[in-house]
Amino acid sequence: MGLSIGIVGLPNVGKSTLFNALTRAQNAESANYPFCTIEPNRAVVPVPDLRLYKLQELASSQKVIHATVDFIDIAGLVRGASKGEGLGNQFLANIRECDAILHVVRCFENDDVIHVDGAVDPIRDMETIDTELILADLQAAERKAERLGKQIKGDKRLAPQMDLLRGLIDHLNAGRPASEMTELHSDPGAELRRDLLLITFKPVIFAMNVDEDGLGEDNAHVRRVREAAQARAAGAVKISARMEEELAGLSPEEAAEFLASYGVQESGLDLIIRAGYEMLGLCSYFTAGPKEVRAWTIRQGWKAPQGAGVIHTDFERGFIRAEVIAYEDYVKHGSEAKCRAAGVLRVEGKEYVLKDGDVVHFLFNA
Ligand SMILES: Nc1ncnc2c1ncn2[C@@H]1O[C@H](COP(=O)(O)OP(=O)(O)OP(=O)(O)O)[C@@H](O)[C@H]1O
Ligand SMILES: [Mg+2]
Repeated sequence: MGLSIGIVGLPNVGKSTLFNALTRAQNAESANYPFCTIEPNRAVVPVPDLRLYKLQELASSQKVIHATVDFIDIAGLVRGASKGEGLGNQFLANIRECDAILHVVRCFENDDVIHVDGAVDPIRDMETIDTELILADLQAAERKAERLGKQIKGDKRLAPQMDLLRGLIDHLNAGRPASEMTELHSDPGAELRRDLLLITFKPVIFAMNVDEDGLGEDNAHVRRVREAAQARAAGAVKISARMEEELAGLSPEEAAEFLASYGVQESGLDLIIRAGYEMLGLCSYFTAGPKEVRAWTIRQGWKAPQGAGVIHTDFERGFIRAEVIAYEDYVKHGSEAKCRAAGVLRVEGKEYVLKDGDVVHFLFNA
């Protein structure tokens, strides 16, 4: 399973600048990971993880394959997008399949960059976008209610589903995101969630786009967005999209130096990816051999067979056992053979819960 993140925001807030930086990061690594097909609005970006290089060195692997995150860029949403204003509405469908939403808000002043609503005001901008996303979900919910209304005549068992749907429509009509509707988080809500792919049910990370001056101390815009994000349990990451674009063209060493000159340690892209992993409860385990060292993305709490299924469905179906070495043990002892000799290679069964950093070898029946 990969992680996919849809980028939304008003026009001219820096979405494409950020997306270009992501695309350049993608191209820089494209030799190193499998899915190189690139759609114009999709960037497949490697998840930075230095542990992979350490394992490569120890296992003398030919190559490293990172886990990846898909980013999807859409045209800026404007007020009325859900009613067909602007280009945004037709693109909203593109982000329904995403796992999380990256909401870019403008937190930089610059008279040369026009703001569609006149002045820079990230809180007002957030509300504009939220409203459009809520309206898009409302449309989806109303269409579903129409279909369900017809089906229900032949099948009364659908009544609870309809009640839930009506509740959702009222909730969205009141201007509230689907994520705040308690009933939707329950088991009976699962079907509706799967069916409608509600945008406002997805976790949100705010990317607060500042200029270079804003990277040090938080400016007033950033402080307001941080507060608002906290109040609704959303993530918030301060970035400079323009600087990320420059960074993406540099070697890792040059990039580190460049960041340090602004007093920053980690690139905005890395912060965004990490925030996404955290919000969705994801982690990685590794496979390591002479051909390749590779990171695989799973959800925290997954058991070994389910995690094996990420590599191949046969691995899940025919799962026998897993040989597991914790990353720290692998590094400490230096090789699989030495780990085995030292007794830190564990043989685990179906009930084993995979941990971040496990180096795993699966045994299975084909
Ligand atoms: N951090 C930043 N600091 C200063 N200027 C920036 C920053 N990020 C973006 N810009 C500038 O803002 C302008 C708009 O950026 P961009 O084209 O990325 O917006 P967008 O959100 O993709 O707009 P649209 O929705 O119309 O596609 C560009 O001129 C860009 O250089
Ligand atoms: Mg754009």
